[in-house]
Amino acid sequence: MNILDKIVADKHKEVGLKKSIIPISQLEKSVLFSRQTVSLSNALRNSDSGIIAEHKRRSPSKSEINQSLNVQDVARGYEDAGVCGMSVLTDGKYFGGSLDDLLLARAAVQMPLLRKEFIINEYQILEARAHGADVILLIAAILSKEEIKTFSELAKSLGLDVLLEVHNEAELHKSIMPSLDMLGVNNRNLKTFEVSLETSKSLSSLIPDEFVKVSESGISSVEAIKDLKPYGYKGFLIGENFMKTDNPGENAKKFIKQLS
Ligand SMILES: O=C(O)c1ccccc1NCC(=O)[C@H](O)[C@H](O)COP(=O)(O)O
Repeated sequence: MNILDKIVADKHKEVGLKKSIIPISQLEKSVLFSRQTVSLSNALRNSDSGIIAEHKRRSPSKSEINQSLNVQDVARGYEDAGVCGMSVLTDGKYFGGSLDDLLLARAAVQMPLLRKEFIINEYQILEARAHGADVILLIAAILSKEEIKTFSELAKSLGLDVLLEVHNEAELHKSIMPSLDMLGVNNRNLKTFEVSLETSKSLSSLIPDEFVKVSESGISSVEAIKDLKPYGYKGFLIGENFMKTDNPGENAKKFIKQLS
């Protein structure tokens, strides 16, 4: 079994258990449910840098990245650096994240927040909204076309932006539909961990212009972004490169300065 299949199998067990502990009616009572969301896709359209900075403590490909930082300090640092939005990993077992991280980040900053999660059912989308997210990630590799449609339409009805992630042409063809805002090309093969920016380059011309194009993973230099921009990318999701330092916000600030 590859790592992605393992993560998804664990996610089915985890969400099944949680649903019986916190029913949807309870989630909908969150004060954050009525909060006005902010659009990441609009922020990216209007930005020169297009940076989406991630909070990532560890990962299956790199194990430890940074366990010592306070998520609110990281969030404030990223916002101060001028990023367009922040991605908050909420998976506990493989990434060391939690929904509390999302709540804490929400309390600290105003910028768009992405719930970075392996979404396999509607419950997690309501959970995202109830914990202050503005955007959800849907991963084409783990969802059917029908699921992508149902989940993205639910997200839109809740005021959330949708970032749909693909890694190859077949996933892209399966996924294109009007209820998506952003199409993200993951440069990391989630089954083998191999990373290549060529993935973003080769898929770019297949993404219709109405979607904001986002390049995800393995971006560690300003040069990489300068190289990807001519392919139409407006968003760049960066995790490890910022999080591996003691001060991710400061690192993001220097990065953005070098871009302009
Ligand atoms: O990062 C991993 O090792 C990973 C493994 C399996 C599934 C997902 C994984 N990462 C999620 C992400 O998409 C990245 O955290 C995100 O794109 C940032 O990537 P990076 O800048 O390379 O940290």
